[in-house]
Amino acid sequence: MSIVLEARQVSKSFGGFLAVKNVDLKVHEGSIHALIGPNGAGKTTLFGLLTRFHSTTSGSIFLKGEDITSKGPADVALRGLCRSFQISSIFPGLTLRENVRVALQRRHGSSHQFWQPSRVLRRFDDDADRLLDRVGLRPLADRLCSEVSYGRKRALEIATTLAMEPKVLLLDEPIAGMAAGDIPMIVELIRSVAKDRTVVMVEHNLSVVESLCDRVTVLVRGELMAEGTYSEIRDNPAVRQAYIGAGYEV
Ligand SMILES: Nc1ncnc2c1ncn2[C@@H]1O[C@H](COP(=O)(O)OP(=O)(O)OP(=O)(O)O)[C@@H](O)[C@H]1O
Repeated sequence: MSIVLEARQVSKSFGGFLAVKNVDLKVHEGSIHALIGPNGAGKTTLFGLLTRFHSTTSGSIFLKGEDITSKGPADVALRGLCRSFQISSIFPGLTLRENVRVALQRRHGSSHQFWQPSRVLRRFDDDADRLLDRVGLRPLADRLCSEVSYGRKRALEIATTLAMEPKVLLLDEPIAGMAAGDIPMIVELIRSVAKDRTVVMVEHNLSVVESLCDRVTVLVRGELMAEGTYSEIRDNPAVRQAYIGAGYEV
């Protein structure tokens, strides 16, 4: 299996504090790869480095073999590496369809053209409906985003990210804060969108990681502690100790 995304010895320092230290990461094409670790381990920072929202202090990032270390987030998104935009970038006063339409306009470089006649904007509606269908939200297309459940907002967030046509999709804690009843819906959605792309996810819920992920990378205090299948990771004494030491049940 080929490597689609790779970090080589990446580090990130915030004002002298090393949040990520010399981390190596290889993500196989077509896999679902989890980044796990106790709070403050550097998972979100590593995500920011991979997607170029953070500059690296040292080390290199490669996407499909191309060095993207000096590229910006918009550039790598156009190359197919996209992170979910989080609910904060969803517009509560717009309908679900309009939210996806804005994301499609962003993809096509016309999101700032608010002055366009609505009939021109509507050309995106068919694509928006297809994406809503993909995440099970098509029946709610005309509902205001503010009116739907948190779980559905997270599904919408995935739809708006799919609008960027990612080949590698990075999801930051996709089930965080979600009601238990909504979790199976998002788990199935991630499994489904991963059929034709690579997914990298930061996730605290280890049973979700176990059921979804082919590979797991464990970060502890900014450093790579272990990498392997979920069962290899689960049985690794150093990983268990790091989690127990941080107050987790394993
Ligand atoms: N912009 C920043 N400025 C200063 N320190 C930061 C910044 N971002 C993160 N850190 C620090 O870097 C360390 C790693 O943070 P990060 O958010 O990457 O961890 P995490 O593994 O994602 O944690 P969590 O699971 O709690 O979200 C933490 O000690 C955090 O306080």
